[in-house]
Amino acid sequence: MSIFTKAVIQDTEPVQTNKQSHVFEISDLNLWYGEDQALKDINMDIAQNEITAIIGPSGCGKSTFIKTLNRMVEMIPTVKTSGTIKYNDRNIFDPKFAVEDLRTQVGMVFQKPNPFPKTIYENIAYGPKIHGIKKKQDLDEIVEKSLKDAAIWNEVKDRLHENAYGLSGGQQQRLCIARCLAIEPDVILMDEPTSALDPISTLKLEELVQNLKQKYSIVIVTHNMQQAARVSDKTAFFLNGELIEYSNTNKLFSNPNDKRTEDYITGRFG
Ligand SMILES: Nc1ncnc2c1ncn2[C@@H]1O[C@H](COP(=O)(O)OP(=O)(O)OP(=O)(O)O)[C@@H](O)[C@H]1O
Repeated sequence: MSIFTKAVIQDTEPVQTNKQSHVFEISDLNLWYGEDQALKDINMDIAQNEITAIIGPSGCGKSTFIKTLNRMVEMIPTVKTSGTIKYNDRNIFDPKFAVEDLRTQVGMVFQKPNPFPKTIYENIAYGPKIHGIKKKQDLDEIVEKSLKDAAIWNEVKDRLHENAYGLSGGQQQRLCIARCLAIEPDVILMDEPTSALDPISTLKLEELVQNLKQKYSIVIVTHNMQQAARVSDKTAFFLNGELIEYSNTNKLFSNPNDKRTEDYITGRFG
């Protein structure tokens, strides 16, 4: 049992085995930056314990979309939204849904690794401490478990009290994933998490992402179509703020329904 008090009530076990559970149900979502519309009538569900990839050319709204899922986009004052996003059956735009609770459940990993200028240990323990965990033994356990789950424990276990900036880029990104895991999210949003990494670190991170889906639901924005094809279960193709096509990854890449998807995946634009 979690040592965190879950602020959001989780779905009960699904009764119908062939009905897929969704963490997010997105209906008629529109988003504007001032007068400019960046997301247009998005309707899609995001499945539990799957990896959902968001692809599309630069400026099509991928980052805006995932930052809407944890309401991070609202940090920009000109942003307006309409429509609903249900997270486990609660509308995240409901004023009664505290944004801190949402972000505890829906963690995020960014394009560039962004560890705090602190030790490896402190990077992981920081979130749990803010959530009120004080006992050293509890924190030690969380630090070890999070680093193990993020597949970086063996590389850092003997240097936990060294500065995180001494790690390589790939290690820093896995540390950031461990930091995200330490507050026990339910969903992990990843905004181009490998774009700053070399090919070997990228493969390691992809392997990690695939292992994480046993416990978490993952939404990953990627510019790299091979990466989407390698790691994801479902893929959504965005163009000019619209969701053009959303289906099983194999289907989307082998037999897309829409000509625009086909043109994009075959490199005719973007
Ligand atoms: N802070 C902002 N203020 C105003 N417009 C913005 C802001 N952020 C993004 N936009 C605009 O919203 C649209 C979608 O941008 P977004 O960053 O979501 O696209 P993207 O698909 O993630 O692009 P990239 O692949 O280049 O990162 C673009 O037209 C962009 O210029």
